[in-house]
Amino acid sequence: WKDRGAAVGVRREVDADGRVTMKPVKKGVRDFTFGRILGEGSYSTVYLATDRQTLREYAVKVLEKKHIIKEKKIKYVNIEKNTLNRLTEHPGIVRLYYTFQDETSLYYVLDLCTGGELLGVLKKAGTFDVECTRFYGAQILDAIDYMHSRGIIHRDLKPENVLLDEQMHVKITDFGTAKLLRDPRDPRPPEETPGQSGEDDERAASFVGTAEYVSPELLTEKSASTASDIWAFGCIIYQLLAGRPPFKAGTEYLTFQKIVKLEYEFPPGFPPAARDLVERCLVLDPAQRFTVEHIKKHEFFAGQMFGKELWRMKAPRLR
Ligand SMILES: NC(=O)c1nn(CC2CCNCC2)c2c1CCc1cnc(N=C3C=CCC=C3)nc1-2
Repeated sequence: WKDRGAAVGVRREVDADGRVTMKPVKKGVRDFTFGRILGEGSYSTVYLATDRQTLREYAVKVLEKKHIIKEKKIKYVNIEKNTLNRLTEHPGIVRLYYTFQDETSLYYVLDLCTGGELLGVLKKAGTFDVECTRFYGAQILDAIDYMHSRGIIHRDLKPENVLLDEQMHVKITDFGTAKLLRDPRDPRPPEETPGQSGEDDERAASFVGTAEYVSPELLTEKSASTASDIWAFGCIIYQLLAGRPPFKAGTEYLTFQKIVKLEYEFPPGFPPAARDLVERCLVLDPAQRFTVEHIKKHEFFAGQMFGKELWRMKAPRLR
């Protein structure tokens, strides 16, 4: 597990003859003060942490080496790190600054999102109005577009993984279950890109996202594609306006049944343009499902800017 990230500091050293040299140093766990836990995964814990030199706050994700080895999760860890290394310059994706390790753990130093989860904000508001849904939908779509352009499928998009920064702008996180397609920029032939060419069988066979947002093809053919993220996007747009996800039943199995039978309906008063958009994302056949380009041109996003302009917009007040 090669650490990533340039040397992130320098240390002044004086030798016996009084010669001063500035040594590049990598940060380590001692350079941080660890605060509260922000979240816990099956093999990671995410802490609020402060860089003791710069006093800048980060989210530091800590993975315990012996647990990863025991649970045979090394592939997941490398997939996440390779994914984060590819997704470096987009405002809508949590940024990995650098990694380091000590004898017991691996550490990822990531953007801190002080606004918490979009799910929490939605629960407080109950439902979003069209203006808020357009803004947050557009930011999530812009980030999905960038991920897909870099050959990354998230596979577990949901309002809990859509975080908010201090300007209440979107930051998508948790790429531990992402699927890496061949990097379109990587000139090497597929056989020479070890572990990058995509899915190994046991990961593909075993993985399913969170019940309410998982796409039908992932349940029936065990195959994920960029269209799987569009299905989740449709579920999120529905949930922002309705206050609940489209497919929710008493058990995971019953939820899966509703998904594969496309069993959902819209509450009265659901905005017609949003309804049309959701219906074109929640299509059972992934090949017939709307693409990012179709969605950007849809009536619901008429007049909505994407790209750099979108990320300069002030987040709308949540009513
Ligand atoms: N799995 C991760 O990579 C991850 N997990 N969290 C916390 C989770 C809490 C449950 N829902 C999903 C996120 C984070 C990250 C990335 C980096 C990251 C950056 N900032 C925050 N901030 C939070 C602030 C308040 C509540 C939750 C998270 N959280 C994270």
